[in-house]
Amino acid sequence: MFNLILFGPPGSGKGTQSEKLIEKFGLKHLSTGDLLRGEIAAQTALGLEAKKLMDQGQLVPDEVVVGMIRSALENNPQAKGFLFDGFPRTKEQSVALDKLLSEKSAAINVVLALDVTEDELIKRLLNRGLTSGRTDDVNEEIIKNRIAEYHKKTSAVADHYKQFDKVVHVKGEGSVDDIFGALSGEIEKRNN
Ligand SMILES: Nc1ncnc2c1ncn2[C@@H]1O[C@H](COP(=O)(O)OP(=O)(O)O)[C@@H](O)[C@H]1O
Ligand SMILES: [Mg+2]
Repeated sequence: MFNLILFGPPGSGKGTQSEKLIEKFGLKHLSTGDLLRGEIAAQTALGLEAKKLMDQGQLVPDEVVVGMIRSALENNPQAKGFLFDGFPRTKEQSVALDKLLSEKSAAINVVLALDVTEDELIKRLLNRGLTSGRTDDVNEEIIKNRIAEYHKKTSAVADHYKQFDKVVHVKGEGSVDDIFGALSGEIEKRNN
């Protein structure tokens, strides 16, 4: 199995690049944001709880997202690898993910971190908000909350994987195709 985390702040291009990477490398895309938005659309109890937090730019509790990932791993026993997008978002989620993968005799092979300046993130998210229908994208204050949550809680995920020498930084500004080329090159170095 080859498992990768596509890491970076909100608006760094994880979703955009994930679509291209899963196609090229035959990985299963697991985006906790997409899974949660699916729960909201289906109006489940979990979705209704999650929406309140997401609309404030806050993280959903670790147990909830780890549970969704556990089910997704169980439901895809044949996958040749997973691309995690928007997960893990806390140190605790990282530890839980490593444990779930170790039960499958697997591990995270690489963390690809997209680097984008804060001004560019805000610009992209406000722009995405014009068409995405995402209620967390419309207001600059909520966007700033999300970026602050990222610095406060999610940057610990990179620190966790750095101790295993698994983090590679890639410039997340420039054309979508150039960034895709850089990410693909890093995967090819490790996936053979
Ligand atoms: N290389 C890029 N240059 C400019 N805009 C981009 C680039 N990659 C993605 N975007 C735009 O930025 C926004 C956020 O991208 P997205 O893939 O949804 O990020 P994330 O999943 O990390 O939040 C989207 O509106 C997307 O169209
Ligand atoms: Mg996304």
